[in-house]
Amino acid sequence: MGFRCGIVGLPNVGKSTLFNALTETAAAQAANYPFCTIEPNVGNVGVPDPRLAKLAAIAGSAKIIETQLGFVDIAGLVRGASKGEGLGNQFLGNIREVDAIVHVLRCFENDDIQHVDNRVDPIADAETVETELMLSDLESLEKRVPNLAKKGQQGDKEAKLAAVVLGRALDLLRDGKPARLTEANDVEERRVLDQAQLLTAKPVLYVCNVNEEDAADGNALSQKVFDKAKAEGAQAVVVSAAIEAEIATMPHEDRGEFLAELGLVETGLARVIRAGYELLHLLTFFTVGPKEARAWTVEAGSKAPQAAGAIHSDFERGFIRAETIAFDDYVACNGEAGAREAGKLRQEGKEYVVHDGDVMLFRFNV
Ligand SMILES: Nc1ncnc2c1ncn2[C@@H]1O[C@H](COP(=O)(O)OP(=O)(O)OP(=O)(O)O)[C@@H](O)[C@H]1O
Ligand SMILES: [Mg+2]
Repeated sequence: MGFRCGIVGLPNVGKSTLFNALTETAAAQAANYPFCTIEPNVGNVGVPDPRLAKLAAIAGSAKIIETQLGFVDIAGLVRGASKGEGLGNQFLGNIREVDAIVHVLRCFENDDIQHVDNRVDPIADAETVETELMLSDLESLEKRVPNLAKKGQQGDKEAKLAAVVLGRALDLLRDGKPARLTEANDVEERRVLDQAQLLTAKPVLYVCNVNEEDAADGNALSQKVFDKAKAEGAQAVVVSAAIEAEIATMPHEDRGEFLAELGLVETGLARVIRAGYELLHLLTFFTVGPKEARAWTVEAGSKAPQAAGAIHSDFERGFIRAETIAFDDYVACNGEAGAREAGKLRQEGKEYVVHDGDVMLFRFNV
């Protein structure tokens, strides 16, 4: 599948530190100077899901396998990036390839860590980055829309529609607004926008990178980011990347106590991963057996054969039906046999739209 979140922001704000914590590695070089990262670092991260342990306990599964979400640690953007400043074109190209943006904002004071603009102001930082993304989209659409319109006049219907829809995005961008606010009246129009690969059409999660002492409750700076996110209908989370990176190197059994000392119930990373998952409109279904309890990812709205295809293309090609039990029913009936007896095991066909938490067994024939 490979859904990917790009970690984006100004230089030296903690992107690689966050990436290392997420991937529990030191794969990305994190250091106290701007433009430490040039080539993107790519890693897959298990999506924590407490339902897996419950399913495994009931079915006596030997192993738990989480579903994966990709993260890409991208180089820092600076003012002028859309004009090629600081290898801007290359970095913007890296952002174009991801499905969603995790925008890291520096919300910590620390005189030892250099800020490219010599000030700590997450709202201004966010605007700097967003402006570059908007300028890049603006420039691209100013070339594309007239070309599409011309083709439309020559009778190309697809181009005609694209010119109309992308024309709306262009108007927004000229107004200083992101393409994500573009209206789509139907599926066709939505597809035009999805395929246009606009940077500012991608969903955004703001990550407020705070000091250790603010990891639990945030601070005045992160509050400003939350207000901004709320106004935009976007999500935000508070994380101390430095602390998370430290936790990620600790043995699992020691982490709970350390988190409790910081006043945290779970790692900030768990929240980042979950929020990233929601951002992409993904949902989870399960396969459960004695060998393993496993979570899988599909896009919301996917039908049963597509879910089968997430496991193996043969399952999709030869799809017959999916024996399906809702997670709550599976737990309430203490497993498959009980669910079957209680009439909670449903035989679902090709048109079944998968629900989050479905426990599925695919019948197929190839
Ligand atoms: N919450 C935090 N508190 C204090 N220091 C932090 C925090 N998060 C990151 N740092 C420090 O900030 C510095 C820059 O971090 P990092 O290399 O992760 O930034 P980056 O955004 O990846 O930078 P670049 O764009 O140059 O690749 C490092 O010295 C790191 O330890
Ligand atoms: Mg970096």
